[in-house]
Amino acid sequence: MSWLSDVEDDGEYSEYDESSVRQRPNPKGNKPRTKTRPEHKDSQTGRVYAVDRGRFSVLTGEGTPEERTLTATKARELPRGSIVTGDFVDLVGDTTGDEGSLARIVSVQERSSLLRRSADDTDSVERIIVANADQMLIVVAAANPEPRPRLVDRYLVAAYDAGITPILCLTKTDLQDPEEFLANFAGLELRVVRSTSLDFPLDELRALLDHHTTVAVGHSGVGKSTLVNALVPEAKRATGRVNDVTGRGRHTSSSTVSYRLDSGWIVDTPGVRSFGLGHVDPDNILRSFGDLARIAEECPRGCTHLPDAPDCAINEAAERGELGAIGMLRLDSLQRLLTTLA
Ligand SMILES: Nc1nc2c(ncn2[C@@H]2O[C@H](COP(=O)(O)OP(=O)(O)OP(=O)(O)O)[C@@H](O)[C@H]2O)c(=O)[nH]1
Ligand SMILES: [Zn+2]
Repeated sequence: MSWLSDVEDDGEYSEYDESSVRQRPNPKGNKPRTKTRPEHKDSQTGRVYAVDRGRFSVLTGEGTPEERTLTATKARELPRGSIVTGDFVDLVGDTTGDEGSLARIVSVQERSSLLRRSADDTDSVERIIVANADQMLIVVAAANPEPRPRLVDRYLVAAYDAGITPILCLTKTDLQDPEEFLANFAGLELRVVRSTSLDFPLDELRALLDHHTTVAVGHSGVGKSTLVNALVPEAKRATGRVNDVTGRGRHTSSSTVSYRLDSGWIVDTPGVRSFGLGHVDPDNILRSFGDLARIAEECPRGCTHLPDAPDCAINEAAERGELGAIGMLRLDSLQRLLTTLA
């Protein structure tokens, strides 16, 4: 079975549930909670940059003289799994960040985006990979391992569904010219970066990542860690293993972590091996193809926009030759992505 169907549970939470998180007694915390409870006074805001077995690493006072990192637990009233890497949270308790101190996350702020996956395509239960990312760096090797367009399609679908701008990064271009592979994506408004570890395009990448929160995704062995290390040397991610040595159920060393760039953040997702799309709404894919979405307004209700869809306005425009060469490539990409979901 390919890694794509490798169903993996979220080890982050499964082995560390509420019962094992001992909360300190809180005399003020016994009031019944309502949905519109007042905001905690004196709470601090922070960014969750790593999650490990019920412990959250949080950066607070970002960019100010008070900037510091904290370790925090989740307040009991927040549901399990409700805080993910990239979240902005409100903290109370010991927010000094001193050795051994523990703060408590009492609420999660509204998210600007959510990158999700389901365990497989038939599973509508979603798991959140990262919150508040606005870009996705899709890392694919030009060779070793061989690039697979269908896999990139899956990442694109997830990005478009989440409203995150995809960027395609082709690594190992010293081994193979990627142009033939890239022809698969010719119709997309997709920024492409070509990279080799012999000569990293660091300036180009930094310019693209500046002022953004970018989630990096890619199949094991494509050189994603090598790339993240080059961008963030202190990341010190383990490199050199093409095979996954982390056994099922042991994901603590492979959790999603955000790294700070000069300006902006890159989120590495080593634990994400499967990318089920069971939760994705096809309308979100169409929305990412603005030109075709406008034509689709004339489609019959419930139109699939696939080649066999009766009276599909996009297909009819294509038949009348109104889409042009690029439009035809885009229609082909759209239909391929929609087929991924069908
Ligand atoms: N020839 C060549 N090899 C590369 C390049 N980038 C990375 N590699 C090699 O590819 C192998 C895998 O690189 P990693 O950075 O560990 O790949 P990864 O995607 O992080 O894989 P995991 O650690 O399994 O998640 C290593 O042996 C790297 O030295 C490149 O641009 N060219
Ligand atoms: Zn249609």
